[in-house]
Amino acid sequence: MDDKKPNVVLYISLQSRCLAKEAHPSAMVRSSLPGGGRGHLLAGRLVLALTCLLSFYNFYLSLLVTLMATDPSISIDIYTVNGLSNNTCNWYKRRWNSLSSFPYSLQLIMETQVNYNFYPNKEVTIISAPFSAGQRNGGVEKGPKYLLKHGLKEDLEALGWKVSLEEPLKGSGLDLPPSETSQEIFEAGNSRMRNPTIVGQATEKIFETVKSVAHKKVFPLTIGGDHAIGMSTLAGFLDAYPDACVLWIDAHADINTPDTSPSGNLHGFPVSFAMGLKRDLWHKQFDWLDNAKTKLLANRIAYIGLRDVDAGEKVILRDLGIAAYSMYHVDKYGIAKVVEMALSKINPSGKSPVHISYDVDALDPLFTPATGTPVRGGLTFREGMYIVEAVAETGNLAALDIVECNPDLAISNVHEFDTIAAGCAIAKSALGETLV
Ligand SMILES: NC(=[NH2+])NCCC[C@H](N)C(=O)O
Repeated sequence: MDDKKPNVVLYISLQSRCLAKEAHPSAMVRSSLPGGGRGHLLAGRLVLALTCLLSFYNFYLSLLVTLMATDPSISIDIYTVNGLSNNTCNWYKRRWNSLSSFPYSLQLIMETQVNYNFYPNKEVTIISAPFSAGQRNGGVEKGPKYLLKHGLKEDLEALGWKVSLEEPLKGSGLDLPPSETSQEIFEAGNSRMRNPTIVGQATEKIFETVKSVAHKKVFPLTIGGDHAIGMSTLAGFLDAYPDACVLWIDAHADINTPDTSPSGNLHGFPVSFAMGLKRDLWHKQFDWLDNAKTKLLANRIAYIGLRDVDAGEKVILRDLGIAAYSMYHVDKYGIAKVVEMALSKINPSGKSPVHISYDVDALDPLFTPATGTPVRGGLTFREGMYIVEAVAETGNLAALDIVECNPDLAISNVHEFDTIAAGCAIAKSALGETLV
């Protein structure tokens, strides 16, 4: 029914009546509210409130549909306009779906104003995590500075957020490039980790900060730094929201354990740490993870964008039945369907807070070239933005990480600009920027 011209168009507000008439000149255009559209806006709202209160709306809609439509092949669109909150739109959808005995399709044509169910006061703390010892390229520790210089804080303020900044590594000496820190290798049997002491110390500090921000009911936006800090953000956020679920947007699964990692680089481990996998093989510097209240469960995380997964990681993903949407699935189903499938798998109730951990290498290197482990065949810029827009639209987005911007790996100013601008664009789209 979707591609069919509607013969009846219902509109919700006066502005959308014009929109609907313009789009479907030959259709019958009617208000979807009893008495709506004719009177005063306030009166319309009052009627809406009353009909909601009295649960009268289902009845009204069915009556309207029955009166207007005798032909079961009829298709009906409901028009609304920019500015209606996502909660209201969802309310309409639920109402409509509950009329399942009707053979008519509902298309809500809308651009919504994004709400944040967990942050009605719109407060965000940017947690700066200039950290690079989870891998071997210098420069990724400069990510936070460049993102802030690009105007990240001001952009979020312009979206109506009250923004504060935390710097858990400041003065600790843990924010140095790998060339200036001693290179430690921790080996036991066939397992290996690089720089566990410094990574363990830094991630613990970041964990404490994310945890306290999340407990204060402020949105934690952590900017890296390499993706090793993902263990801190997941553990810290889950401490405050034990029922949280995670979307890991990345070319890589980052779920290696000490005995599966081909590199020993700890930015390839964070998910396995947050889940507590192979606990007996950990270096003692990660004991702090035992204090985190909640372990990440396999059915609470989904991946989008995968295309470079190590052999041992594939075994873990399969054994644990983790929802892993690779670029193959994005090609096959399209990004909208993939996001929908991922969310329904990890958040079946649709009520849990969603944490997005976003590695900029999920995007194709065309868009984010300045990153340590680029892999071709990635998400387009729009696909990448769509993911955060769609999750934001549900109202459940509650934490975000943006990692692996490495300005030192840019071979031109354009590369540097593109990568940093993409990182900022992810944050803005996640925190409520809409296209119109
Ligand atoms: N966050 C990242 N960029 N991770 C890349 C990991 C690459 C590889 N799987 C490894 O463990 O070494």
